[in-house]
Amino acid sequence: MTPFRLGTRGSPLALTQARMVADALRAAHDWPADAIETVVIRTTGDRVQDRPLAEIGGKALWTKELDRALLTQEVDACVHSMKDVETIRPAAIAVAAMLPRADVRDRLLGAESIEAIPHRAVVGTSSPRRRAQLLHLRPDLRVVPIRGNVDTRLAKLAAGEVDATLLAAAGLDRLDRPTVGAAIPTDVMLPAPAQGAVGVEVRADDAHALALVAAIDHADTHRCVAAERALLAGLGATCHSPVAALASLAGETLRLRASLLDEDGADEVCAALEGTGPEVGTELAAELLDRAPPAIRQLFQA
Ligand SMILES: NCc1[nH]cc(CCC(=O)O)c1CC(=O)O
Repeated sequence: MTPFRLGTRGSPLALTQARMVADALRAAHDWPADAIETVVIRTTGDRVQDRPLAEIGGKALWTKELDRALLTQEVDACVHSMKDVETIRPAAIAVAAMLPRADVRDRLLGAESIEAIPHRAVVGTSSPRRRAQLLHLRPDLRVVPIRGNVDTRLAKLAAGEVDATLLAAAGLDRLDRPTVGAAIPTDVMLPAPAQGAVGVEVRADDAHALALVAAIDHADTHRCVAAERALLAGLGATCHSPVAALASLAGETLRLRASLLDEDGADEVCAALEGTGPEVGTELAAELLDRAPPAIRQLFQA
């Protein structure tokens, strides 16, 4: 049997997530170890490490090369952090599965809590959302861009380049650092849409791959992330837009919470809405844009 080829980026986190997907596929189909071949694809985002992502082109940096490998049939499926996948995807590509979502929270490194960060301290983050949320809570802080993988960032913190930084708990946990940093409750800091979710994409016309991968889909995660992504689409959000959102399920009811901020966190609009599917995201986006002051609305393209 020819192996099923799984495309992934080459960062330690990406490789771990690809291994999780490969393990799930092997378990679901009772496949031997060599039934899956992992193909590492280098992306622009991996090459350019010295500038903020938003500046060099945003989310497509992580997906463009993987999309090409998928569409040219170099691989049969691609593994992504759903947080890094653009809102609008090529019609020829479909999300076939999501793994069960990990811890959705951000973790703060360098202080026990956001209140405990020293006055006027320097916090490293290149995320417009984290920057705006931090400044909203602590206008005294100085936020500076920081990039690189988890190890690089921990080294910059240890070297005193920054006093504190924020990282996704999901990434730290998957890289076996479950004790690093303090988790920020979601009612203090709502995470990025799709944070903690790993997705697997296939060619939309490849019914065979679609069926194989759909066998590992975690339906609740998929529903929640689809609603969060519908919100982003409704907002016309880009990688520059400070937006936070989190969906949760209570039985069949899907509850979506979201927040939009301006770049410096001076203004924030929050809202929540319940429903059953991705239309909740579309409706909540309209409500938020309607209520947003001009300083926030101008950051969205809708
Ligand atoms: N933007 C980079 C990125 N993409 C996914 C994760 C972590 C894993 C996840 O959220 O699923 C991270 C690192 C971070 O934000 O700290």
